[in-house]
Amino acid sequence: MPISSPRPDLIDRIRRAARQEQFLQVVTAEEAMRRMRASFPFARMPAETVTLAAALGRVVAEPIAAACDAPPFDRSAVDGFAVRAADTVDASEATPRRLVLNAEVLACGVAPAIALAPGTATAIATGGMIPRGADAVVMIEHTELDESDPATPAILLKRAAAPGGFIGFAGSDIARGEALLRAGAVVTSREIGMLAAAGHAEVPVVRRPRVAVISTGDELAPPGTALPPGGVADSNAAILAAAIAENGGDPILMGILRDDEAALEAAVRQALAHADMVVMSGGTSKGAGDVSHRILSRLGEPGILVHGVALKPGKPLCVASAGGVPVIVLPGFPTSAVFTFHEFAVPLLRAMAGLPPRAETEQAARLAVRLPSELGRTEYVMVSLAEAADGAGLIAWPLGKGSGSVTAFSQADGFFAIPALDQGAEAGATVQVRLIGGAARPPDLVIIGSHCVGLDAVLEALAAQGIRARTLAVGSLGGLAAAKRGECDLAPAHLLDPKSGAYNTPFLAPGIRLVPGWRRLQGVVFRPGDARFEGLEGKEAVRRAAADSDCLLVNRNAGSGTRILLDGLLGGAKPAGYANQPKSHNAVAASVAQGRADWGVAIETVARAYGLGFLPLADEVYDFFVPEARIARPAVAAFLAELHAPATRARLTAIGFTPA
Ligand SMILES: Nc1nc2c(c(=O)[nH]1)N[C@H]1C(S)=C(S)[C@@H](COP(=O)(O)OP(=O)(O)OC[C@H]3O[C@@H](n4cnc5c(N)ncnc54)[C@H](O)[C@@H]3O)O[C@H]1N2
Ligand code: MOO
Repeated sequence: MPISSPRPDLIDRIRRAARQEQFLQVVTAEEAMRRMRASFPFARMPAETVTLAAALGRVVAEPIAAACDAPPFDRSAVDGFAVRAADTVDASEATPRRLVLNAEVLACGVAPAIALAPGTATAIATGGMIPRGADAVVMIEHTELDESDPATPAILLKRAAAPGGFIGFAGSDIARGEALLRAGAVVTSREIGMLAAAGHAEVPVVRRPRVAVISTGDELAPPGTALPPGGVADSNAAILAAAIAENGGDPILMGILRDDEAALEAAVRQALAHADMVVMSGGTSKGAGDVSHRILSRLGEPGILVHGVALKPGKPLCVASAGGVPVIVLPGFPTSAVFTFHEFAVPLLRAMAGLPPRAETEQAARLAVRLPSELGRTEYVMVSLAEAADGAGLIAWPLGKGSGSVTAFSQADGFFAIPALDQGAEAGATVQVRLIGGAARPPDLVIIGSHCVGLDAVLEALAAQGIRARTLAVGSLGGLAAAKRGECDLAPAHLLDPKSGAYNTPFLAPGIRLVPGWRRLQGVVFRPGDARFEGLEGKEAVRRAAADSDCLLVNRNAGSGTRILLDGLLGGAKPAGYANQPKSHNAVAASVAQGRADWGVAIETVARAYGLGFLPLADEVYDFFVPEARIARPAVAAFLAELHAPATRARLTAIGFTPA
């Protein structure tokens, strides 16, 4: 439909977008970091004192010496008798030494009153204070009570004691004044124990940098609230707050702000009054970017340091210094936001928190597929790692979800860079993958192909056995190709061969086996009550809808089993909407449910989940291609066992599938 009278705010937005070009002065990531280092001290915050109970995870601000000795006095390490070693020199089984017992028992916490005279011994407990005159302790089991003279109870000692034997001397663990913790140490339960033993009830720690978090965007709603049409859950604030805490900061959630310059400026000023750093997300790019740009130039000198970095994700990053306080505006796209936060904000945050730079681990891997890349921007590609079947190390599978993904950063094992001057990376190229989260290890089971909720039911059972699976939804044909290259353990597929009408078997190749999975019902989905579909038989509905130019289809991507089915039914026709080709059953259902399309083909379970009408078309077979080279792997064997287990079959049946 043509726009007959564009709204003034739309015109304004287009004008602003053009102006925005003047603001975005893209620099390299290195230059951006150099400017940040020149403007911010990258130094730890001042110290504050906290109690031991509040010290966990904090960074020690200054060297801490032991305030007292540990142990605080010479003490016995065993239950027995304090003696003079010289009195025991000749003691043996044959010639035991008789030592007269002193009239006190040195339990823990008892201060000795009687000095130990030659020829005597004092009963002492483990932890008891060594009396004056004693220089060794003998264990009770190496003595015998001698009550031959009831007036003077004594012990018979059958072996010699070495001077210092079984005595823990004062300060032997920590001596008063000895360095206990150095500045920069992170306080764990172990440090807390030492501090308590060495006489400290409190500890000077680096004050946590307070980081205000602001999300901007008219479309945003707090997580968990019902989303209006066009609404998006504010996930950036949640992930950023947690990442701030993980990196030593104290997040202050300022909430969601609408795209309103005055309100946004007021919020940023309020944040600056309390915070040591301000992190915003959204509204940095074309059209809206000049709003934050204008605000940031008014907040104090020197103002904007960087606006635009030659990075993907992360191009519209904006960094300003409001009178020395860092204000970092991250792109709104979730992957871009969290990636730029880790690259640019985290180094500064950790320095302010007194934490060392994050340890970075790299691992070489072979890129599974060819990737084109935009010239002029360093592109960071989020990847999953899998072990190659041929034992040739790791394979990197791009997640392929783009900057708008909320899961790419969370699900990736790491990322690698395609340099700004390269137009892409070739399949098979060796790439250096920087691991996210430090100790990522490849999953036990790599599943690449078509996704199905039934698969989740099997994987849940595997997870209960501690087997971690990674699934990459690339479609049936993509999975089959990966299986042929030996790059996955399982390739779930529902490939219909239009000639024979058979599923999957016609696609078998040497070195690949087919393990039957389950059947699922495919059908036409439509909004309930739509008279164009209600009551029709599936194939008839397809015929009528395809002939109605007002009835908009949402198709599926080429290579998907559903697409092959639909193309077969359409017999070469390309009804209205045919070019709209999302990649999942869910996207088809969402499109119909939200009225962007009127019909599509999806599986019954998904139709039900979206409250849609459903007209059965075909029983679709969902099986697993398994490379023979991988079939003996324990995780694959466990998967196959679980697949056929009665409990799994019952679960699959309950959610609407028919196990093979
Ligand atoms: N014509 C052009 N358009 C875009 C360009 C460009 O150069 N020319 N750059 C693209 C790039 S690169 C990025 S990155 C994004 C960044 O856009 P903004 O920073 O202005 O972000 P928004 O438009 O506000 O939002 C983008 C996207 O992210 C969602 N979003 C925003 N905030 C949140 C949040 N707190 N939690 C979850 N999701 C959020 C928002 O709903 C949008 O979907 O611009 C490209 N466009
Ligand atoms: O540079 Mo933007 O951050 O990718 O999509």
